[in-house]
Amino acid sequence: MRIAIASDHAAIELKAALADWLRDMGHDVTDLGPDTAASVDYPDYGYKLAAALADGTAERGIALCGSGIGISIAVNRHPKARCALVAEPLSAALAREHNDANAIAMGARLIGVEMAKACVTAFLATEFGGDRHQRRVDKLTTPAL
Ligand SMILES: O=C(CO)[C@H](O)[C@H](O)[C@H](O)COP(=O)(O)O
Repeated sequence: MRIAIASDHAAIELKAALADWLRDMGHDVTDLGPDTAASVDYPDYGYKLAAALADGTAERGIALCGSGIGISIAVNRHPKARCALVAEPLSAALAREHNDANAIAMGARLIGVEMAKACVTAFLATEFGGDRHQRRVDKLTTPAL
């Protein structure tokens, strides 16, 4: 699967670990940065991830920052992004099954590598359920706000 991954400085180690692990499993991983631990701003990388999802570079996205909160907000600013902040695998699976999420966000200062891998595994393995969930997702893509 084509997977894009992006973070801020707080999550570069988790980003590298997940990118290596996903590549070892045969996925086509695009690392959108950053490449160093120098302090950066999570919106810049969240927007890159959303753009990669929107233009088809990636089928799925993984967004990481210290808490996962800031970068999830950034990714979700794009109308074609549905990014779920998760900290355990059931939420990652439900984000796919019910919400057709195309990205998950996680907090590198809150969860460990093995929990993050479990979340990614659930996220990648779960199909969208459609049916009543499609109606609700449609309302997200054409919001009545
Ligand atoms: O966006 C966040 C909080 O909602 C992330 O945790 C960031 O990684 C964090 O704010 C970065 O903080 P720092 O003190 O600049 O390392």
